[in-house]
Amino acid sequence: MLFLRRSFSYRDYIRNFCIIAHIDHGKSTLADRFLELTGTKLNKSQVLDKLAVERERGITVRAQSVTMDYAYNNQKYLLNLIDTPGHVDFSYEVSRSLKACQGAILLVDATSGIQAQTYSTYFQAKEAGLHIIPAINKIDHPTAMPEHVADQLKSQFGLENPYFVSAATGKGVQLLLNRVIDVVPRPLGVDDKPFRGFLFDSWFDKHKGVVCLLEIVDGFIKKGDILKSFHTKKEYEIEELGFYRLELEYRNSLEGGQVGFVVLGMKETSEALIGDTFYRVKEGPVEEFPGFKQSKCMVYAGVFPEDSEEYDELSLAIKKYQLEDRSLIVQKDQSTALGNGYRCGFLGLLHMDIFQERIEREHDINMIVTSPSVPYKAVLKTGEEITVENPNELPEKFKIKAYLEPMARVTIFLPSENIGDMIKYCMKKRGLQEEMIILDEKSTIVKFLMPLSEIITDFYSTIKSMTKGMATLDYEHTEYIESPLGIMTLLLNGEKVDALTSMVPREQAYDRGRVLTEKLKDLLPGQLFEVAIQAAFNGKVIARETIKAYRKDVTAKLYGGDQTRRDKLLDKQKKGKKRMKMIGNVRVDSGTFRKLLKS
Ligand SMILES: Nc1nc2c(ncn2[C@@H]2O[C@H](COP(=O)(O)OP(=O)(O)OP(=O)(O)O)[C@@H](O)[C@H]2O)c(=O)[nH]1
Repeated sequence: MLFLRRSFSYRDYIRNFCIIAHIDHGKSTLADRFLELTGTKLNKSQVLDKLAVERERGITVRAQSVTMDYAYNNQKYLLNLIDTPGHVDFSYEVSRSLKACQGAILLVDATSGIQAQTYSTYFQAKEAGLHIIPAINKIDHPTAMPEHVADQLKSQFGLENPYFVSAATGKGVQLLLNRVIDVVPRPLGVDDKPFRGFLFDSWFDKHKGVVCLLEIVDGFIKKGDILKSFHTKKEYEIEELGFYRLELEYRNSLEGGQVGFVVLGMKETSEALIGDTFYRVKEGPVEEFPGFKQSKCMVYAGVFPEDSEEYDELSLAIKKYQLEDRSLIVQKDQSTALGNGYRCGFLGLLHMDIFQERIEREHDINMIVTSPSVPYKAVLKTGEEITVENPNELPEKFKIKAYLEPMARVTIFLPSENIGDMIKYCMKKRGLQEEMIILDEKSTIVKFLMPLSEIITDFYSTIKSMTKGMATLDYEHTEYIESPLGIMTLLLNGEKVDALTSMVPREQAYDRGRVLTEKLKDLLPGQLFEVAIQAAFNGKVIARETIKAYRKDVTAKLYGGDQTRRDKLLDKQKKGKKRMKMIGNVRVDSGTFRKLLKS
């Protein structure tokens, strides 16, 4: 048996590749064409985009890789199209997906040319050592400029002879797939070494639990083998394995170079660490695959039910969601203003939006999500460094020596005519310009090092409107640096509104304090007493607004007569009261927070 395995290697006829592209350049459409061409396609459109949220937004969030058969030059090949998530929130997963490939198709839209994400994914793929095949898509489109984009590819990346394709009509797609076989190297690894597998994706299946996608780098595995995770040290028996061809295709074994699914009886996706190394227990540990990291949450927010009576339902919904989402971090939280809830950690803003939309849609619960914040760090006078996930939990000010904040390297593509305004705006957002690349006479790419907290606000929508929708953005997380931050608190008649505490750079404190107090004055419902709204920075009041006392009698209009209407109105008011919270002696309804946090 061993001799047979040595004399013939499956990996000669396997190609593991991915498509990298800027959002909307046609990655899913091209993948669809490949599925069609190889007879893999089911009767669904864009099957690689799975979540409803993804479909609605037209973006790919989760990697979903697929195995296809393809006959070329009288030889049968096994093609593994490794799909990469298209958003920076999942950049670690992208880097692991790339590690499972030897080649990448760099797909660029012929109507818009190289964009921010084209730029960043190209360098990521190059760094991963992949063979890159340039392809220009949408050549059927009336405004396509394929030659111009070809010039860009040559001048920016030194890539020549791109493939001209239309994923929509199928033109050129077969030639492109043939090229993948011709130039993408066979998978690395050694057949007759002990098994070593690379976990690069997983998902949760209602019936099977966690399904892992593994690349069999060395050796082979079969059903019943006992595997061990390098990083969690947990052992599992292989219950089922096989190829993922949009449906599970069961096999008895997976051979070297193949990519397939493995069901290991894991109960929660958090056990399936992306980038983990697996080996067979009886053969003992193998060398781990380098570059393993635990994915880190870069955005934190409080999550509360709008109606405090829905707390139990919210808890259940979050628990259920967590089974499927390995990256979400959840801790119990309590706020005087918003009651019982949770403090959640997300990979980024998109991840947070997906969470919110799914909970609200699938469980019909209205939530209040507090303003997102990044994980700052505080260096204590003792030298200890702590991560600040919730600014309300910081130690007293006198114990803190300095604050650190996470930075991001931002790549912005934009029309050259907007470059002056863009630089001014990025500097206002505390950005440091690092590089400027002139793409052609019309477009430019600029790179800035910028605090992450500045990007997770309205940064993207502002640069979009500044450039009539032309700018595109990509960023990666980088290091922490020391920063002059402080704590901003909001007070209602002297009582702290904990849901609104935030970390703010000193230079922005006055502006933010003023805006917050003014907004809150507009939004607060009528009060029976005079209310002072104050913003304090590091304990010192820096802005103040006052609401005059006002008495509201909802039934005043209904003189005498109509008892039913009167009852109805009082009933409505009673329900409204349930949603009212008291902060000191001030009535605040949850709608106020919702509006304030949204604005
Ligand atoms: N005219 C034309 N339109 C295309 C072509 N390929 C894709 N499109 C359209 O371009 C839009 C984006 O295509 P997708 O395949 O969803 O783009 P994507 O790159 O997968 O986007 P993400 O999932 O966000 O990464 C869709 O409206 C497609 O119908 C093409 O060859 N020609």
